[in-house]
Amino acid sequence: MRKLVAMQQTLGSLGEDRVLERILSHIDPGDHVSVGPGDDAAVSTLPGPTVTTTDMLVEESDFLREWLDPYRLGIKAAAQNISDIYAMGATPHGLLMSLSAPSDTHIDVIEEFTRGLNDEAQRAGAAIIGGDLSTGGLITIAITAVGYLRTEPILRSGARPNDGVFLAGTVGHAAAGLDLLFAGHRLGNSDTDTFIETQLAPRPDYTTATRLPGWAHAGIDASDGLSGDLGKVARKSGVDIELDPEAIAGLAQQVLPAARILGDPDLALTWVLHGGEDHGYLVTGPADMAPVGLTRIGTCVTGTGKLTLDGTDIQPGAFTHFSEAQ
Ligand SMILES: Nc1ncnc2c1ncn2[C@@H]1O[C@H](COP(=O)(O)OP(=O)(O)OP(=O)(O)O)[C@@H](O)[C@H]1O
Ligand SMILES: Cc1ncc(C[n+]2csc(CCOP(=O)(O)O)c2C)c(N)n1
Ligand SMILES: [Mg+2]
Repeated sequence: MRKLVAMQQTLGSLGEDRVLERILSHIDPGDHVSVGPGDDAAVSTLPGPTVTTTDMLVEESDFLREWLDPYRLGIKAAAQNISDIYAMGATPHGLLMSLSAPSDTHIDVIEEFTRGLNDEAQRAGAAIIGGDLSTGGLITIAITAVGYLRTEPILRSGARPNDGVFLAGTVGHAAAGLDLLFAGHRLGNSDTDTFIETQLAPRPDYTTATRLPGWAHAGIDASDGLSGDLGKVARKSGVDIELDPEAIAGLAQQVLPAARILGDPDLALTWVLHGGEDHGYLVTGPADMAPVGLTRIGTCVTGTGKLTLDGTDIQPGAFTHFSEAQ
């Protein structure tokens, strides 16, 4: 009998209304939300200009079913959106969660996903304010994050010559985790856990991110990789960015153990320069007044939008969707 009950707990057997009830049972109400999930739309009063962003997670493109960990996927779905709000110098307020999954998906997957999403939203002081459900062949998640500004936004175009270039958080760990997962490694091994954990459930440094407004001239969250993302800052700002070889070597050192496990130490630098999904913050600003929590990794100089390391141009090698080269 117990087995029968367990077998019935699919989205298809429960139906949309009961699935929604289960989802809502894991959502904490937001302090500043007038109307949360349950009506036609959410109602909030934001104390400053609104900042909105959206980011998807799609099975096969962003994660594989064989390493699906729904709680961690919830964290990742929240983090990759909240991270863009902080990258603008804004404060997270709410998340909208749209989710499509096959009807034979067990309800536990959706409940665990919601718990992860809710917990990560709470870590950033935000609440889940609504969403939508649908059904389809692959698990597809689209999150919209809403935040607000207390100061001017931090743009990709604001870097100035003589700015220091800094990192909050990590780069390359999630890419190391991805290659470890592809090679068959899973959580449960102290040598590789930190990297796989960052791939499955990145935890951006929100505390340092809150110190950036008012100081940072430019910023971006490193989702696509340092080469691509810092390259965008250089191009949009019309400055050259010279990476500090020692700082980059220090970052590569952090992921070297994973590269050794995979039998190719050169992977370490590749992950650091081109790996995405850690959602570290890459920011520029006056070097002598940098807030705590930042690591100096380079300098902005007068130029035309190049990113260089040891005098060599670094071309974007970051992940892009629709690329037939992948
Ligand atoms: N389908 C779309 N319609 C309109 N604007 C889009 C669309 N896709 C992307 N954009 C816009 O293009 C810009 C870059 O999008 P992208 O998803 O690469 O964001 P990102 O911050 O660089 O990366 P990430 O989302 O991984 O942090 C954003 O301003 C985004 O709103
Ligand atoms: C199965 C699988 N294949 C590849 C990747 C790597 N990956 C997916 S999206 C992305 C960059 C950010 O994308 P976006 O700009 O959409 O936020 C990266 C590096 C993965 N996580 N899982
Ligand atoms: Mg971004």
